[in-house]
Amino acid sequence: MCRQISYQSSHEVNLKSWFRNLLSNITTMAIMGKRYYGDHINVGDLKQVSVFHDMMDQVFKLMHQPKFGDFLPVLRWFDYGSLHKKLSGLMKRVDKFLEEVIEERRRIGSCDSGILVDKLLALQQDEPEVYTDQIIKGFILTILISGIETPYLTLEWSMSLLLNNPKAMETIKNEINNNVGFNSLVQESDLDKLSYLQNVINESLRLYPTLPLLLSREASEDITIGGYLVPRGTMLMVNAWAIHRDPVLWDQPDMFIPERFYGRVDYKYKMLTFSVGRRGCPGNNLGYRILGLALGTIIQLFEWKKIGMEEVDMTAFYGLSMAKLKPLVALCKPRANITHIL
Ligand code: HEM
Repeated sequence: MCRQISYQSSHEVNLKSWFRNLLSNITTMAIMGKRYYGDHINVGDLKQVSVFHDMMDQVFKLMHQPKFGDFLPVLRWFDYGSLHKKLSGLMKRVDKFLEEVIEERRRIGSCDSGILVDKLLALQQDEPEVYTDQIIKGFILTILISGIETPYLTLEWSMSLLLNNPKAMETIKNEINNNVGFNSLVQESDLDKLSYLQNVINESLRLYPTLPLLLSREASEDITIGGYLVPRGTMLMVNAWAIHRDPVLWDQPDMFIPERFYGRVDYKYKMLTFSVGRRGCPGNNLGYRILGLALGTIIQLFEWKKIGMEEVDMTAFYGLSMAKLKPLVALCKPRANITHIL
């Protein structure tokens, strides 16, 4: 993807779709060993690719449709917004797609490929009653949904913050120049040396947690929290967004100040972007690496500017996840002394 834009001079890039396609490719490479966006698509896969694009568009669209029945259960009787009908139609298509993926990996996969579906199929040989096709399909779908959206939305928020704060962008660029140089791309092993980049990522995750209310819970028994009785069966939501902007916990909570994270470890207890506990995000470490490598690479290779004089609009659209209302488009120019390494 970087190679594609490195051939052009200064031009506009829709970073929202760029980040979404990147995260889709990373995730599907890990799960099924193939990409569904960009140049490296086999002609034989074109039909499957178009099904995948259409299916994922629908999955994310329906995920964000308000589910009023969750708050007022009586509405479920009327299938308000025909959500149930749409979801069951979509799930039939998703199921068919995932069955084809599993069959394909059964034909061509191998257990030492490092591909997730191959690993699961190998486990199925040993414990068929545990690793049924149904379980494997559920597993793939969970990773597809969780592994794509939250990181790509975070990348979009981070780049928007950096475009509005060019000094921070410059600091990252200098940090990469000094620690990585001009002869290789940022590698996973470089990330520990790029502390300012990590601070920017943390500050973006604090200001714009992509699941602002995490995933809702239900009290499994009567419990008292902070002096309030929460009866069994109550739906509970944690407002991570409000905790991240609480002036008791953070100085100038609404300001973008990446330096606040220098030498601090206590923020780990105040930030809930990945949630905590048994149902906390299992992709936490991978997420940090993806964010570091993606941001580091595009800042290393290109000069980025916002379009026009106005600040990038940071208005959010609140669904289950928090996306930017207006997709981020920015001006991109390849850096002359570096694109030779692509
Ligand atoms: C910026 C990146 C990411 C953010 C901000 C993020 C955030 C979250 C949050 C808030 C939850 C809900 C946890 C809860 O309510 O307790 C979650 C769940 C989950 N995430 Fe992530 N995530 C990210 C990246 C990833 C990646 C890269 C993967 C895997 C490839 C992943 C896989 C999952 C899975 C499987 C769950 C469901 C866990 C469960 O229900 O037990 N996430 N994530």
